[in-house]
Amino acid sequence: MVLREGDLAVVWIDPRRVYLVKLTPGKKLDTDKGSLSFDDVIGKEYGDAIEISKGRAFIMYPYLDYIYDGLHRPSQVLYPKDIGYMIFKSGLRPGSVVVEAGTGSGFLTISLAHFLGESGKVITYDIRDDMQERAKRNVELVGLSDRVVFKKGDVRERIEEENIDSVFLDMPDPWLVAENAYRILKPAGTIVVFVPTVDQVEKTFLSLKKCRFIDIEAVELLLREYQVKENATRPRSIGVTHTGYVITGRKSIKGSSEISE
Ligand SMILES: C[S@@+](CC[C@H](N)C(=O)[O-])C[C@H]1O[C@@H](n2cnc3c(N)ncnc32)[C@H](O)[C@@H]1O
Repeated sequence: MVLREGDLAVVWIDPRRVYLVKLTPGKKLDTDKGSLSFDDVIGKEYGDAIEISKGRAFIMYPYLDYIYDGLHRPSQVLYPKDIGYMIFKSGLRPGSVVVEAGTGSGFLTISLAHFLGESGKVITYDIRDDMQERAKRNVELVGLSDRVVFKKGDVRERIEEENIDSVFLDMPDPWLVAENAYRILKPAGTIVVFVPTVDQVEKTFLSLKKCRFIDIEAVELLLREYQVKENATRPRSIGVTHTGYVITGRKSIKGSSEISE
C-alpha cells in the first residue's frame, strides 16, 4: 500500500526510538539519530527504510504494539500482556458494545475499539477533562473516533447505558462500581477489572460476589523477557517486574447465583 498524505505510520529506528506519526506534507520528525521529512515518506510503502543522518528509519504499519510504544500517555496505561488476557476473558467480539472507566490516556480504549470492529462501540468514562481531551486526540490520531463515545462522569455514581456486553474498569476503587456494572450488563455479560495492589483485589472480588456476579476469578500474569546472546541467553535482569491483577466475572442469569456458591 502506497502511503499518502494523512496516513498514520510508525517510524521505527530502534526499540527505544519508536514514533507514531501522521504524514503531513512539509512536516518532519526530529530525533537524536537525525531528521525525517514526511515528504520523503509519502509515496513509500510500509516496510520501506529511509536513510537518516545516524541510521535508518523503518516505516512500519501502526500495529497495536507500536501504537503502545509511540502513544503520548500522561497516565499509566495498561500493559499489552494484561490487555490481551482481559479482552480474551471478556468475550469481546466484532459488534460488542462495552463500557470502560477510566479513560486515562486511552490505550485500553484504542485496543478495545480495534478489536470490536466497525460495528462495535466503546463508551468510555473519566472524571477528568484533561485525561479525556488527551485520550480523544490519541483515539483520533489512530483513526478510531467513530467507534468511541467519550463521557465525563463518575462511574461510582452513575452509568447511563444499559444492555452492555462488557464493563472494563481500570481506576482506583472499582469495588464501588460493582452494583452499577451489574445493572448495566446484559445477562451473562462480563466485568473485567485491573488493579495494581492486592488489597484492591480482595475488595473488588468480594464486591463482585456480593453483587451476584458468578464465575469470578483473580489472576496475575507474569511475563519474563529474555536477553538472547550466544552462550548467554537468560531472563533480563531489569524491566517491568510488576503490573497488577485482573479480576473477571459474569453477570448471573436467573437461578445461576446458587450454582456459584
Ligand atoms: C490508570 S488511568 C486508566 C488508564 C487506561 N486504562 C489506559 O490504558 O490508558 C485511571 C483513570 O481513571 C480515572 N478515574 C478515577 N476514578 C474514576 C471514576 N470514579 N470514574 C471515572 N473515571 C475515574 C482517572 O481520572 C484516570 O484517568
